[in-house]
Amino acid sequence: MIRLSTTEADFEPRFAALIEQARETTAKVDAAVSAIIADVRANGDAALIDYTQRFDRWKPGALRITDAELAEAEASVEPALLEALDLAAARIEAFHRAQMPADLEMKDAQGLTLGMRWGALDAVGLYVPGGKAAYPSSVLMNAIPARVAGVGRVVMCVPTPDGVTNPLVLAAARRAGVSELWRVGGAQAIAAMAWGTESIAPVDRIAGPGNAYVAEAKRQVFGRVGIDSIAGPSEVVVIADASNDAAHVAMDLMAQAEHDEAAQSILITDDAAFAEAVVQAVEQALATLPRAGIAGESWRRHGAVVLVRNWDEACELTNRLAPEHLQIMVDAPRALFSRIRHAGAAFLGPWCPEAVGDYVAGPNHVLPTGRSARYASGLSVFDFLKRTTWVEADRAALEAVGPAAVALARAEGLTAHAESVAQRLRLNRPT
Ligand SMILES: NC(=O)c1ccc[n+]([C@@H]2O[C@H](COP(=O)([O-])OP(=O)(O)OC[C@H]3O[C@@H](n4cnc5c(N)ncnc54)[C@H](O)[C@@H]3O)[C@@H](O)[C@H]2O)c1
Ligand SMILES: N[C@H](CO)Cc1c[nH]c[nH+]1
Ligand SMILES: [Zn+2]
Repeated sequence: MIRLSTTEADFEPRFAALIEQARETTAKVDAAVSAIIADVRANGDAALIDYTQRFDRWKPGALRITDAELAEAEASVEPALLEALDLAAARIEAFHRAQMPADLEMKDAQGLTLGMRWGALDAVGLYVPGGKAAYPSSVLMNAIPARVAGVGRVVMCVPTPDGVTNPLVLAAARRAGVSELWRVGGAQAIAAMAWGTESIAPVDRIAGPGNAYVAEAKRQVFGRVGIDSIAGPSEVVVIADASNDAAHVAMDLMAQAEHDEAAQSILITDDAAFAEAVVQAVEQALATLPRAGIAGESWRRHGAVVLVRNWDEACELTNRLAPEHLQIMVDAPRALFSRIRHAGAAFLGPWCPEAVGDYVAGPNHVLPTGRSARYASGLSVFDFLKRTTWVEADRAALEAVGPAAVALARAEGLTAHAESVAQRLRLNRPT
C-alpha cells in the first residue's frame, strides 16, 4: 500500500504509476493468452480439456453441465439462499427492463420516413468467474440482461476448480434461463465461445467479468465477436471525509481486495488522521478476514491512500483513475458525483457500501476496469441489443432530397451511386 499526498513534490510521478498499475495487469498475460487462444482454435475440445486439467486441476469427462445436474443442484440449495437469489434477480430484472429502449420512427419535412429498430443478438456467451471464488451473483448480472433483451441462445462458461460445481451458480443459471452451461474457464472458455469447438458453437458477443486472463482473452477475440467491456480484476475508489467510521471504509476497501491479488482499492480523503485510522482498520480487518491472503496481497501490491487538500483535487484524481467502482462518503455526495465523469458505477453516501451493488441494488456489477471506464460502461441490455436504421421514401420524397445525393455522389466520382438516384428521377447526365 502506498501513501500519497498532493502536497508532496513527487506526487505526480507516483500517482501516474498508480494509474498504470491497473492497466498493466492484463498486459502482462497477453502472450500466454494468445497461445491459449491459438491452441483452442487448432485443437478444440481437446485443448479445453487439457487446460482444465492444467489450470483447474481436473479432467472433465463431459464439458457440458446437463439439465439433470442443474435440477439436482438447485434442489440442494437451502431455501433461504434461493430466496436471496430471487430477490436479487427480481431487482436486477426490474432495473434492466427499465433500460429497454423504444424504436424510433419519424417523418421529416421532405417526406422521408426514418427509423431505428432495436433487435436482440442471436447468441451470446457469458463468462462467470470461478477460480478463487464462485459468483452466483455474476450469473444473474450476465444472464438477466441478455434474457430481458430477448437473446435466443444464452451460453455460459464457468470454471469448476478441482471438478467442484457450485450449486448456487447452477441454480442461478437455471433460474436466469441460461440455455447451455459449460464447465470451462479462463482464456480457453473465451476462445471456445468466440471460435467454436466440436461441442461449443460460436456466439456473436461475449460478456462477463473475470481475472486478467479472461479480460485479456476478451480483448484479443474482439472483432471475431463483440465484447461488453474489459471487466477484469476489481477496483474501488472510496472518497471519504473524517465523519465516517474508519472500520466501515476499511471493509469497503477490503471488499474489492478480497476478489483477487490483482484488485485495487484506493482511499481518497482530506484528513490525515482519518487516513491513518483507515490504514489501522484495514490491518485489523486483515487479521480476521478468511480471504486475508488474497486481500492482504492486493492491498500491499496495489492499495493506496491519497491525501488531498480539497474535494476538487479528489474529483480530478478520481477522473484520472476512472475506477470501476466509486464510493462517495462526504456531505452532499450528489454534488460531488456531478463532477465525476469517469467511473463504472457510483455509490452515494455512508449507507451505500459497494457490496450492495454487487448483489441486490439492481444496476449491473459487471463493470469496466483497468481505466476503461473512460470510454466504456457497465453491462446493460444495450450489450445484447443492436440497432438497424431504416429509411422509406416515395417519389416525392426522393425528388426532394435526391438531387443533393446526386450532386454529392458525382463530387465523389461514384457514378453508379449518382445514377441509381438520377435514373429514378430521370435527371440528365452532366455533359
Ligand atoms: N470487473 C467486474 O465486473 C468483475 C466482476 C466480478 C469479478 N471480477 C473479477 O473476476 C476475477 C475472478 O477471478 P478468478 O481467478 O476467481 O476466476 P476466473 O474464472 O476469472 O479465472 C479462473 C481461470 O483463470 C485461468 N488461469 C488461472 N491461472 C492461469 C495461468 N497461470 N495461466 C493461464 N490461465 C490461468 C484458469 O483457466 C482458471 O480457470 C477477479 O479478478 C475479480 O476481481 C470482476
Ligand atoms: N465486485 C465485483 C465486481 O468487481 C462483483 C462481485 C460479485 N460478487 C461479489 N462482488
Ligand atoms: Zn465484489
